[in-house]
Amino acid sequence: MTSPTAPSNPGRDPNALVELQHVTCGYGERVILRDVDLVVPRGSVLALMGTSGGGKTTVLRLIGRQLEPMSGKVLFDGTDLATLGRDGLYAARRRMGMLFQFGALFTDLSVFDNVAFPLREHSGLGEAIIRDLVLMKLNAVGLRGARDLMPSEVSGGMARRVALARAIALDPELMLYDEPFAGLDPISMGVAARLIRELNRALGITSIVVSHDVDETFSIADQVVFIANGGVVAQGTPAEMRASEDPLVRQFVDAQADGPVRFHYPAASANEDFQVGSS
Ligand SMILES: Nc1ncnc2c1ncn2[C@@H]1O[C@H](COP(=O)(O)OP(=O)(O)OP(=O)(O)O)[C@@H](O)[C@H]1O
Repeated sequence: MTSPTAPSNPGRDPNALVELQHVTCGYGERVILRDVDLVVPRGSVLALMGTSGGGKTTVLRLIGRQLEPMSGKVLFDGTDLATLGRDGLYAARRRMGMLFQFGALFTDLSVFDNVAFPLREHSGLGEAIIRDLVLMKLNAVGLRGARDLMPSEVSGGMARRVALARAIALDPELMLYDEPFAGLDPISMGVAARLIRELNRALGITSIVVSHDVDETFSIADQVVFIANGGVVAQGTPAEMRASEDPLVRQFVDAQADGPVRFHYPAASANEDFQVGSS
């Protein structure tokens, strides 16, 4: 069956759950991304990496329509998000789960009640079904046994997994992760990475992961997209990125402090600032 919006979006990729077409966007007058094209295939894990401040989180905001493009289109399942009214947008957002940096839990609610929260707010289901769903989600992240703990009683890694269980409570088709590994120890990082990959497969979802952690992210991504200088500068599988000779990709993959991306924030020349050579 053809989507009713398909005719207005010629050239859309039927295999894409999310697609950016010639998107230019920014904040106020300031353009952050210029004429960006991006395809997120259904069922894949796509990593957004690149320079700090390059616009990775901005891409997530476009997909949730927390930010509108200045020009171009953001398609979700073939529908241009800009064409949706309030109810349509709300329905589209219901199909997306978001796990933002440090995905804060409600500190006065138990682990169980944190995961139950979106179900109680949005699903209209009875408590008996909600209980089963919450336990299933907690089971998926390995924390069924921690249901009665309070957030203050769980470790940082466990808290991140509870937040993940909460993010998948309403069975999203798309998961957006912003720095899911930030602040975790290496073991918890590995656990979180495997969980993202495993949930993607088991739940049949599509995931977009914004991250700086090359090893963890490369271990789970199907495609890596590097964003810098206002656009996509490189794209490919993790293996292709590791083999890339592009200096920008190399700087990032090898974690070099300096390279095409400058260590120093633009400044007057050191000679000028330190008045070297002036009498
Ligand atoms: N609400 C906002 N208003 C104005 N400027 C913003 C806003 N949010 C982000 N920016 C600017 O837009 C640029 C891109 O920000 P964004 O958060 O998308 O970058 P990022 O690639 O996710 O960076 P990081 O890896 O450091 O989190 C940055 O220069 C940032 O200062």
